[in-house]
Amino acid sequence: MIILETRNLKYTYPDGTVAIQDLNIEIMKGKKIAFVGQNGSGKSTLFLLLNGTLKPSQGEILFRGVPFKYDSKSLREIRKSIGIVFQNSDDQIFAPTVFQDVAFGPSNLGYSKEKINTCVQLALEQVGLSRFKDKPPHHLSGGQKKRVAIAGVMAMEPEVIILDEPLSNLDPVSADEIMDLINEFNHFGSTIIISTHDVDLAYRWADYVFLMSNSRIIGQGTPVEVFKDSELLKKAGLKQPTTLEIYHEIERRGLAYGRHSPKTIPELVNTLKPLELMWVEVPPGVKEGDNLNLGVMYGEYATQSPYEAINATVLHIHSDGRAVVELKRKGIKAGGILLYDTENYSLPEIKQILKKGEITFVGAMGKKSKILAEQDGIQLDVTSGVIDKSILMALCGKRCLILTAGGMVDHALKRIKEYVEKSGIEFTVGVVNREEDCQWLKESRSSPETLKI
Ligand SMILES: Nc1ncnc2c1ncn2[C@@H]1O[C@H](COP(=O)(O)OP(=O)(O)OP(=O)(O)O)[C@@H](O)[C@H]1O
Repeated sequence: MIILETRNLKYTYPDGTVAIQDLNIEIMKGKKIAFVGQNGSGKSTLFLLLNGTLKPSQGEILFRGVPFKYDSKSLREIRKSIGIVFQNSDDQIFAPTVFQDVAFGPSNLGYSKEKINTCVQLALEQVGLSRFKDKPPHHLSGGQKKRVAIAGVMAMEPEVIILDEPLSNLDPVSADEIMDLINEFNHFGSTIIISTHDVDLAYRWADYVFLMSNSRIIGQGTPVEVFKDSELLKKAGLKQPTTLEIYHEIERRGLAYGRHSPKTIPELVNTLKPLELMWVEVPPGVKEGDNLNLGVMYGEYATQSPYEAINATVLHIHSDGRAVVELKRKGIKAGGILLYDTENYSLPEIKQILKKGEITFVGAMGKKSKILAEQDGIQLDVTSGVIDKSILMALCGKRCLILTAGGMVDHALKRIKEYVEKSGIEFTVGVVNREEDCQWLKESRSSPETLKI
């Protein structure tokens, strides 16, 4: 239901300043409405028009569908139904005591003494000022004066409460208290209209926002609709609410999950993708959206399994060439490297090892071993850089067999052992046909993953 409406409203001050023009708005009952605009955009003038303090130069205002009339009886009715709290409480508070000040409105409405007493006491209770009722209002703090002004309006039990810059000059705690109070009135059915240049407040609080600029309404809608339109905000000389600004940056960098317009800090935090992010150097030519392979992680860097293959999607490339990437982890099981001393060569034994050991990668080091393999038809996957390639294959989960002889066996074993110790990545390693090396395996590894041969 529309409770307040203006049609072609215009107001010109006696000095010729046009403060309101072409103003057509509809305000729905029970809603929280914010008029947002720069200094001098016309908010206060509009509010004075909306409670009948000023009379339009042109156009009309309707309350519950009935046009305002400006005789004193009609004006009293309007002010009873539509209360206004001025920006500066000193403009509103003038009686010798808090009680008398709050009683001013109800007395003007011609209420009986008992009714005045009841509604003033109730209003003072609601704003938490009962104990100050006999104090002179000018001895109160700014926040307390604001409460007195609100109580004065409350005491008339208006359907609509208009508050011009309700939080100006208030410290953050007092501001929160005033907003709690306002929200309580709204909860019990009052329509609340505020003016503010605080975009953050309007964005998180209002049900509906009117954007004012140069005496006109230049935009209106839900806070999300109004505040996402940065061009419109620029026109009104305003900036985006901080939470929305941070969110758009998060979204631009590809870090937002789903589509949101967070209004509070917890909502903002919830928009972050549940992802693992990392800054990495990217080679030239890599684009946002590309996939990179970052290798294998283990130890403190592996979060889900002892070894993880890390792929990454590039989300955002910074101007310095570094990029934010989203990690995609894949748990891998390290394989193993078996060495076979070809001094004690036996083809049936090798065939059995290849089969039962589930060997998928075979290499040979040294001329003798290569010749043996060739003669007996053992297919070699690698014949140079055998140790390093085997380590890589073991890291990828493969089981490798290296055929080599004599001192080369010890050399290979030492290299692999060093790698295992330095890297912290444990994979099975040993000489299959030499007893003492298997012994070394048992001693040096806490939980050896032995090949079942
Ligand atoms: N009594 C007056 N006589 C002449 N011009 C006035 C008077 N009061 C306000 N104005 C002018 O009317 C225009 C709108 O002023 P208004 O106070 O309504 O703006 P506002 O949006 O409430 O500003 P603020 O955010 O600073 O309170 C401004 O140009 C202002 O200078």
